[in-house]
Amino acid sequence: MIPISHYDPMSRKDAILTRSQVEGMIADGRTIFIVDGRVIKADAWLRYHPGGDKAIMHMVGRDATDEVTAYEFLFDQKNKALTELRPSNRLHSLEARQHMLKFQIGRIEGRWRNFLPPIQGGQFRRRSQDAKRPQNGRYEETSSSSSSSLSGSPLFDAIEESSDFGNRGRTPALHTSSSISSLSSIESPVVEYKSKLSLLDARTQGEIDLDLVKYPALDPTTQDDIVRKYRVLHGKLQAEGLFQCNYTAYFIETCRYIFLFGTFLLLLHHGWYAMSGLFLGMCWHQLVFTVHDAGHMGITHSFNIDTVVGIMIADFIGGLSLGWWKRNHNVHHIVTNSPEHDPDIEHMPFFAVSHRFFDSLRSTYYDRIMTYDAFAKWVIRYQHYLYYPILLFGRFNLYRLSWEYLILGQGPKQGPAWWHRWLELAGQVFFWYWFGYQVVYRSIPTAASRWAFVMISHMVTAILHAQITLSHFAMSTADLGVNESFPQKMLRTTMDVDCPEWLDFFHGGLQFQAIHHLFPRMPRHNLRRTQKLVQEFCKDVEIPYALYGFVDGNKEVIGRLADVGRQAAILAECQKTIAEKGDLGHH
Ligand code: HEM
Repeated sequence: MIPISHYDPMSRKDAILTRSQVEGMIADGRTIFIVDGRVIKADAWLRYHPGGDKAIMHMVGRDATDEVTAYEFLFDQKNKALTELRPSNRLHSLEARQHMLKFQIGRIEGRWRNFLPPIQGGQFRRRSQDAKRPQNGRYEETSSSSSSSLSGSPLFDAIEESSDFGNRGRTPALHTSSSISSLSSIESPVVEYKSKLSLLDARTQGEIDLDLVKYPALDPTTQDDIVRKYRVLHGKLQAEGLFQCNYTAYFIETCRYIFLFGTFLLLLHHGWYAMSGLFLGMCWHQLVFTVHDAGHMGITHSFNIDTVVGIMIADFIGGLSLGWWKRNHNVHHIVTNSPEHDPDIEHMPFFAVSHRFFDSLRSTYYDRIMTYDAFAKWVIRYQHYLYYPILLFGRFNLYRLSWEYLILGQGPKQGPAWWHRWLELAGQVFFWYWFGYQVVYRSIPTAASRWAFVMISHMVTAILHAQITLSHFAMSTADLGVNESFPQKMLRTTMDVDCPEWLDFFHGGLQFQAIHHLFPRMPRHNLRRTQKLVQEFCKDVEIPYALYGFVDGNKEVIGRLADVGRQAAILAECQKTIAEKGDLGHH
């Protein structure tokens, strides 16, 4: 007799879902992504997620395996060889990964072809009636999709596969500026200027074309090979212990922090206010690197311990919000250098790293239009001259963003990160008490020396802002679409800075941004050792590895800003002339 358990239908979580079924659910507003062949529906979890809702929203319809998982090799002691490759708990803790399984609603078969997520403009077809509950481990197809009677069937999926009929959104194609196209109704006197304007559109396509030539092809075989080798590399790094924290290195960092902070206090005590501000600024500059590590859970890899370390430094000592930074930074790591989605390159009206910002793009991170208004039109023309002066005020802007985040409660209010906001608010009170009241108000006697102290301490940290922008501002902002693999995208949009080893402390790990983007949880003191392995990987998969000296990197950034500034000037000139000559034409 067959045991009764053998009659049980396959668990609902193991039901095989087709691509069109997943599409239908996303069209109905569900938050669905794929991890390790499992279909995860995260609707109920979105507002509790410690990584922020936007990080998940950029993964909807996509295979998020490489973004949410890290890999490790098992080491066969007997044969002294690397054996099985399996997911590790480095990126999401074991508990988080187990928690994720609670949201599993099915599985997929074979290779997943990514959709463009709704937040990025992807369009999804609704199914007129959704599939029934699974029977025998497979959802029954009962009705047609609203757009095709074959939808949901294997045949339909096959047609989609060959025709790329799936979800439509903005594909890597010529991007036509609304402001430019609206001018096309104006006639002949302005033909010359219109041809100049069309050059701007050609540049967008030009950047995409250049990337398509410089980087490996986007076909599944090539990209799958890159992903496979990237996972193997990840496993090798794990096996070599490169994800283990180097606590001795942190001890040395701590000595440096104590020296800088102690010198600041000493000079303050002796009335050398300007010099004292300089040392406080240098101390903040250095401390931020440890906040960056902690924010990535790259020190102890414990979510709670690293978060507390980060909040203590960022909020209590620096007056900035770790929560704001994490929310911002997690998105930056997922949609690096995308003008519409990456907050790290969205600095309108002060900087535009692509002429696409002239279109008054909508930021999905800030949920607002980044208006290319009269002020922006003027500033962007001179942005290469204004770059360093504006960076001097960067830290003041960080206060604004931190308070906005904490006061408006933009972080998760429930779930594992519910307490962060309260600890951060306590940190803000503490900071303004010791810095604002005790140091600036009580210890410094005159308004002039207070002003000098505050300005110097804050402006010194401009170096950090230059270091942050350096890795991305000069790199590609082109969107190569959903078929590009995670490692290729990271290496295409990020560059490293070459510096002697003794200067590593000064750059705080930010000089290895490309490596950091590939392995965000890797402790910064191991990045240099990893560089060689990444270079070998790049050579193997034929992805160019961008490496510049600090000065050359700065020149690249200034060159890019000047280039976009020139385009802004051309656009302004054309618009003016078209308006004048167009008017004349009418009269
Ligand atoms: C239902 C699905 C998910 C669950 C249950 C989940 C759960 C968690 C949990 C519990 C943490 C805290 C750290 C830990 O304990 O490991 C976390 C952090 C994080 N998650 Fe997720 N997650 C999910 C999906 C995603 C997705 C799709 C992404 C996008 C790539 C993502 C990105 C992150 C990031 C970047 C962090 C770090 C947060 C920080 O330290 O600020 N997660 N997640």
